[in-house]
Amino acid sequence: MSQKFTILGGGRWGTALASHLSRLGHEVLVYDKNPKVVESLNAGVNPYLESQSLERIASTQDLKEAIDFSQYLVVALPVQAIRSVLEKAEVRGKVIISASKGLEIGTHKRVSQIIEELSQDCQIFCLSGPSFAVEVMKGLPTAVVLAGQDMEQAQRLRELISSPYFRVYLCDDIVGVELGGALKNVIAIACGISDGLGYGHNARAALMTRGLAEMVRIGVQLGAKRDTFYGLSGMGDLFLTASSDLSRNRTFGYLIGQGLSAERALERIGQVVEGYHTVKAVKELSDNLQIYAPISQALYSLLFEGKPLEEVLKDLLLRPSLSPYESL
Ligand SMILES: NC(=O)C1=CN([C@@H]2O[C@H](COP(=O)(O)OP(=O)(O)OC[C@H]3O[C@@H](n4cnc5c(N)ncnc54)[C@H](O)[C@@H]3O)[C@@H](O)[C@H]2O)C=CC1
Ligand SMILES: O=C(CO)COP(=O)(O)O
Repeated sequence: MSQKFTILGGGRWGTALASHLSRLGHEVLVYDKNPKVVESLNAGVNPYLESQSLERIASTQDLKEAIDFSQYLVVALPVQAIRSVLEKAEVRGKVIISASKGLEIGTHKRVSQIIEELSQDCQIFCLSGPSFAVEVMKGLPTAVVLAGQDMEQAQRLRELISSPYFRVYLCDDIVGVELGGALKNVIAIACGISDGLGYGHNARAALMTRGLAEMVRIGVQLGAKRDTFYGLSGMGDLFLTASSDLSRNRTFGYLIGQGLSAERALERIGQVVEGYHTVKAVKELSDNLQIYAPISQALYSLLFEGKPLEEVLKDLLLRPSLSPYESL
């Protein structure tokens, strides 16, 4: 059955999801603050890849119009922008899907927690997993996971948003699914640095594996189920992001490994690099809760404390191993 969907954020992911939902026959309205994005979408031009055809997607800069448009709300904004947008909106009685991946700096909140704080009487779900926007836009096969508490509503949502090329699995562990999507970006940055330095495949595989162990340690301490991290939103998205040139997080790390400063690398990419902010939140969280997170801590000292890369690497590689936690 055709439904109306509002998408907050007309970036690459918001546009890909809007295009996917619109191809499924749903009526979609995209909200973005950038007039050029809004104009392009309304004209049926992909704002990010002009050579790629895109059906006309209704778009607006008017937040109230977007919120009033539908009962289903998809949040596809950069995580650090979500609070300021929702503070301006009156969101009540909606079914909300968070599609953003990261933690809020300062509060360390997951996206569903920010949404919960700033909305009333809403049912909140999280959509995550290995899903580059550009491939979803092309209709290439993709599998994602939809997490939430109300499994009946999740099932209804799955029926609305699935297609043979967009396979949706369900999960009742929203904490784990959100953290999987947020934390894999941090590890992808580390893998990018390793690749940028030319450290080779062995080093990247080691970082991915130890990085997954770090994600599990942090996640379990924060209330997630361990097994969730071995699914699409943990290991699945980590494989994708840490090993592909399409990833902004990996590319950010790669450029740093090649000698660029964090500021120059962010500038060069010119798109949201969620892991950069999430590193900060994870550092604070792991300090507060005394979670053993050597990779995230090393990235923090590199990105935010100005520690030279060689020293960071020496500390990481020479740190004593076989701590009781390392086998996790
Ligand atoms: N691009 C991808 O392949 C995927 C991205 N994601 C997640 O989706 C989220 C968004 O990422 P992208 O769409 O790729 O980012 P993007 O960098 O392509 O676009 C971000 C969009 O948000 C808009 N925006 C920023 N601040 C705003 C504000 N205050 N009010 C209104 N609009 C605002 C910008 O104008 C821009 O159009 C991130 O959390 C990312 O991790 C998740 C899965 C796949
Ligand atoms: O989350 C993503 C794919 O699942 C996108 O990753 P990047 O933000 O690193 O490009």
